[in-house]
Amino acid sequence: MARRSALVKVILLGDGGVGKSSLMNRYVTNKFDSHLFHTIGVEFLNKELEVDGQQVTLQIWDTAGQERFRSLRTPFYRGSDCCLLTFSLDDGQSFRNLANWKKEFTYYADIKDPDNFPFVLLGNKVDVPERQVTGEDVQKWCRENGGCPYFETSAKDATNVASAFEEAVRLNNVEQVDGCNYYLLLFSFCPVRSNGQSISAV
Ligand SMILES: Nc1nc2c(ncn2[C@@H]2O[C@H](COP(=O)(O)OP(=O)(O)OP(=O)(O)O)[C@@H](O)[C@H]2O)c(=O)[nH]1
Ligand SMILES: [Mg+2]
Repeated sequence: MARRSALVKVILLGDGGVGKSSLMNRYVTNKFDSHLFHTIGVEFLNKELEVDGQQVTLQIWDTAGQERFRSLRTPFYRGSDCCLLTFSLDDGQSFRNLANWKKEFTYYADIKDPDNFPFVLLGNKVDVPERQVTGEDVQKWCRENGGCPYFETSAKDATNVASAFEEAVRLNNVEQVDGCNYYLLLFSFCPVRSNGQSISAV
């Protein structure tokens, strides 16, 4: 029988600067900031979806990709229902680092059977013309990693952003994502951004 969860926790992982926060903000608030500051620790936003006549809360956890924040993000991996591994199509190194991100997640989330855990791969910044990662490279990676779904996204122009998050819901056996009412819940492990500004509301 299909497992249904009223709360679906998805976590965004990937190198600093690939666009994780921008993807979350685009999906939940439909806004894009071209001068976003690096995330410190973790933040999450909730979005309520009506799925097949049932309310589902999609809880999106956005983590700091910079290495110096590793110890602040890893405690929040446990309990994730889906992991969105994110790289930037104009940054080949962020693609090559995916294996490390998967390994870090699997270890700290204590995933017993990684081959059957729902990972989704996001190649962000598809709007940028200078591309460093080919479709063949990505398809090979997906084949070698359990055939995980792949989306080329742009937080800037909203390409495929909703589809990617909705796939995370579908992988938890919740189908037919209909209308979306969202509400906002913001949590910050460290309530300051790297420029010293306080985080208030998005
Ligand atoms: N052109 C383009 N720029 C983007 C896109 N997504 C994010 N950016 C920009 O890339 C920069 C980094 O985006 P963030 O969302 O802060 O990246 P991040 O992955 O959250 O980075 P950390 O918080 O350090 O882990 C910002 O200047 C964004 O405006 C996109 O799809 N297209
Ligand atoms: Mg961020």
